[in-house]
Amino acid sequence: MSTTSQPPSLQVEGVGLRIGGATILDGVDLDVAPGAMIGVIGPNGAGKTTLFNVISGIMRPTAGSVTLGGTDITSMSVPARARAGLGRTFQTSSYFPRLSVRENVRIAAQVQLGGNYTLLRFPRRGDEATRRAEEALEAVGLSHRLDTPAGDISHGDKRKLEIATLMAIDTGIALLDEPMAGVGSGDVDGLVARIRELHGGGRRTVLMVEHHIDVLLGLVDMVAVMHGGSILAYDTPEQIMSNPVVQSAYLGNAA
Ligand SMILES: Nc1ncnc2c1ncn2[C@@H]1O[C@H](COP(=O)(O)OP(=O)(O)OP(=O)(O)O)[C@@H](O)[C@H]1O
Repeated sequence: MSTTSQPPSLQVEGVGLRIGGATILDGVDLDVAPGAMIGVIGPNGAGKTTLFNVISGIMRPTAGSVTLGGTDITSMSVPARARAGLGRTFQTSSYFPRLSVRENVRIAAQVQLGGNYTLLRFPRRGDEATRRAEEALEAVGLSHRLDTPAGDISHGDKRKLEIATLMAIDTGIALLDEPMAGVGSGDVDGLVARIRELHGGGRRTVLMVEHHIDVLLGLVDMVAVMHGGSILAYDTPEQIMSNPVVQSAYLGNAA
């Protein structure tokens, strides 16, 4: 599967977030090259999901800026960021449980293609949104579940469904928040393959929060380690593994 344009770079510069007197993010800098795959790790409460919320526009930072593909998106709305090619998944699976697997992906594609959330009961075969949905679902190995209600598929398949949704829309940059959370060990290899497929060897820029450190280190180009709302280290997996500060702050007592 391919995107229609080059993947964007992402620059997070001096991002801070204070809520009710508490500092949630503090001076976060992150420079992500176009087409890179980046892992974000850190202990519970380090600020990983909050950083994704700031990048995807769900939360507005109280300091600093976010630049996507050279455009300052700090004040851009969530829908505008989605139209700019920013897609994300959440820690908890998000889908319409009573719609079929195909319909879930098709609706996302349809909305991004300029349509609305109306779902005709018998969609015309071969329309663009359906074509994209079926192609993406084939890429993640869910062709045999097209007509199954999304609420009835396994947890691992729901994660694949989310990845298919990002593939079916023109996502230039994808944020995956714990894509392997709650997934059985038997499903991990399959999900890793799907994430590689989404990344497409650099056709998309991918950022991923993940607590499965061993799996993540084998996937990504660079790792950002967060601690107490700041970036403690940002380096290659090899350097991160041998960084004594990271070891003592996080890896030594990782879950
Ligand atoms: N809206 C909010 N209001 C107040 N505090 C918040 C808010 N959102 C997050 N926090 C706090 O900010 C800190 C960072 O939370 P965040 O969810 O970003 O951490 P995380 O690194 O993603 O953790 P986990 O690995 O457990 O998902 C936590 O202490 C959390 O309680």
